[in-house]
Amino acid sequence: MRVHIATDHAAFDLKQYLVKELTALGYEVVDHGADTYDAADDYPELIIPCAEAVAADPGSLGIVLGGSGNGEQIAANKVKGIRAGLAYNTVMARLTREHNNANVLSLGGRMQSLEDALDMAKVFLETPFSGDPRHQRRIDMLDAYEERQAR
Ligand SMILES: O=C(CO)[C@H](O)[C@H](O)COP(=O)(O)O
Repeated sequence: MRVHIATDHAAFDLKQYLVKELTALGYEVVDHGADTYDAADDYPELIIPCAEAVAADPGSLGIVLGGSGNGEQIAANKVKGIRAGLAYNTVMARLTREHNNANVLSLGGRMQSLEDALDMAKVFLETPFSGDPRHQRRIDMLDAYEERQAR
């Protein structure tokens, strides 16, 4: 599976760690930056291109990173076709796949250890959407809203 990943400065070390660990697990990781640590970089410029890559690559998933993950989730969700979920434990990472069919996971690099973040990323990538009609119905409502806005 292809995994698109991006971060701002606040989770730069976490991004480097996840690229290494997920690649070792066999994922095809596409690194959308930041390429170097720059304390003045701005997350929308890094996260939106990553989310656009997920939207343009059916079957892929994305991981966006920042200090808290809040702004990164917001940025990713601006992109048509993206459902980005924020996680702070593995239950959240699992639920955003099972209930929301999220195609992007947002994590805060300042919120947990590298190892705990990797656990959340693995759960997110390994968990399928439940396909339950009640969850699909709600996702369809969101898609319909997105379509109306795009007109
Ligand atoms: O998490 C984030 C956005 O939600 C950013 O990574 C965070 O705001 C960056 O903070 P600073 O510029 O103080 O390092």
